[in-house]
Amino acid sequence: MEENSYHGIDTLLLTFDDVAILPGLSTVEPHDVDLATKVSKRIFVSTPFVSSPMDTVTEWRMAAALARLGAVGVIHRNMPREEQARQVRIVKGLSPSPWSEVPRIKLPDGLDNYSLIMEEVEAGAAVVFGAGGIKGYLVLERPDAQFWLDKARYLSLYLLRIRPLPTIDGDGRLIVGAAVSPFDIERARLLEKSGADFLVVDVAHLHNTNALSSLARLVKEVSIDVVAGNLGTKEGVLDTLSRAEEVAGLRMGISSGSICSTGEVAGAAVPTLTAVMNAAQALEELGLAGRIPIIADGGVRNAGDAAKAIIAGASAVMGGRIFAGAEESPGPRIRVGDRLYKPYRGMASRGAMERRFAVDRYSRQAKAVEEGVEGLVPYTGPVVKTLYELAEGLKAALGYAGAQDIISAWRARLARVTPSGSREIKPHDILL
Ligand SMILES: NC(=O)c1ccc[n+]([C@@H]2O[C@H](COP(=O)([O-])OP(=O)(O)OC[C@H]3O[C@@H](n4cnc5c(N)ncnc54)[C@H](O)[C@@H]3O)[C@@H](O)[C@H]2O)c1
Repeated sequence: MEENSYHGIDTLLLTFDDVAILPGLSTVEPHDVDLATKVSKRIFVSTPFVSSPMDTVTEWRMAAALARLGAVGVIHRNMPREEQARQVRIVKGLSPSPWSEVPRIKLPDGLDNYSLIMEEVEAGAAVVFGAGGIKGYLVLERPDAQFWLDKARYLSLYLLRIRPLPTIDGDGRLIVGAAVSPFDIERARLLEKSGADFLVVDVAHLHNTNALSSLARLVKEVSIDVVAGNLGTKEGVLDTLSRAEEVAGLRMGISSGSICSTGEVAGAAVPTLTAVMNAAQALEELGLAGRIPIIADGGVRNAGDAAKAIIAGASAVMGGRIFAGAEESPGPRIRVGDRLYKPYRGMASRGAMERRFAVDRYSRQAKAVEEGVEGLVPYTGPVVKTLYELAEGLKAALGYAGAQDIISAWRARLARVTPSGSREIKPHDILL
C-alpha cells in the first residue's frame, strides 16, 4: 500500500479482469508444462488446485477425489470437531487409485447407437459430452485406450490421457487438509492426531490482534503445516509472520468469492489478484520470496484466472464455486426444470452461520451480520472433468506466458487492460 497516498486512495485494487497475460517466449509445448507445486511448505501436489473449506464444497468425498487426481481438498469446519476428525480419517483410509471410486453415470438412451471400439483396454476414464453438456462418464480399463465414435456429429469424447499422480504422503496415503478457527486449538490437536496433513486457519480477517495471538499459539501446538488466512494486505502478511513465523502458507483474498458479500455489507475488499501480489511483495521484503507458498483464494472462475493468480505470485489456487457443482461436493443434486444444480453458499451466509453455531459448541460469534449469500450452481458432473479442464487450460495459459512450470510463471508478466480492451478480448459480436 502507498504510505503517502491520502487515505490510501491511490491504492489500486486490481481484479482478474483488469489484467491480461503478456505472451512470452515459450520453450516447451503446452502439454509439457509442469504444474507441480506446493500448497504449503511441506505439501506437494502435481496440480495446483485446492478445494475451499466450505460446507457446500469440501467434505471427505471431494477431498479424496481431488487428492486422487493430484490436487487436494480442505475439509470445512462447519461440523463438530469429532466429525471433522472422522472425515479426515476416512480420506486417510481410502485407496489412492483415481479410478477406484469414480462415479459411474449410466449413458443416456441413444448413445448405444454410437459404436465404441476399444483396443487393449486396461484402466482409464472418459467423459462424454453432447449438446447441452455432459452426457455420460465412461470408466475404462486403460488411460491410453483409443476411441472412435461413429456418427459423432455433436458428440465429443474427452479422454483422460494422463495418469495423474495422486497427492499422497510418505506412507502412500491420500493427503488431506482441514480448516480450523485460530481460537480452536483443541480441534487443531484432534485433527492432527486423526491424520490431517495440514491445517488451514479459516477466518475472514486474520489481521486482528486476537486472531493473530491465537494463531501464534496454535502453530506451536501442532507440528503439521498451518496455512494462515484470510489476508489481503502486505501489512497483514508482515504482521502475521512477525507473530507466527512458523506459518507454512498464506491464504490470500478478501471478498472476491462469488457468494461473498463482505465488499458490499462491510465495504472491505482486497481482490484476490491484488492480495496475492501484496503477499508476494511482503515475502520479497522479508527475503522469503517463494519460500512460503501463497494460495490465491476467491473469485477464480476458470484456468485463465488461475494462471493470472499464479503469475502474480501464487503457488496454488483455491476454488469454491468451480468445485461446488461437482458430483463429489456435499449437497444434493436439485432439479429445476430440465437442469440439475447443487447448492452453494458462503461460509458467512445466514445458513452456514446457523449451522456452525448449531453443530459447534465452541464456535463464537464475533459479529452479527451476514457476509455471504446462498444459491445454486449448475451441476457439473464428476470433478475429474473440471479439474482436467482447469489443468489443461492452465498449461495453455502458462505456454502463452512462456513459462514451463509454476516457479518460472512468477517471472512472467501481466499487463493492465482498459475497459474497452476487456470487452474486446472476450468473445463478442456473435450470437452464442
Ligand atoms: N475470504 C473472504 O473474503 C471471507 C469473507 C467473509 C467470511 N469468510 C468466511 O466465513 C467464515 C466466517 O468467518 P468470520 O471471520 O466472519 O468468522 P467469525 O465471525 O467466527 O470471526 C472469526 C474471527 O476473525 C476476526 N474477524 C472476523 N471479522 C472481523 C472484522 N470484521 N473485524 C475484525 N476482526 C474480524 C475476529 O478475530 C473474529 O473473532 C469463515 O469460513 C471465513 O473464511 C470469508
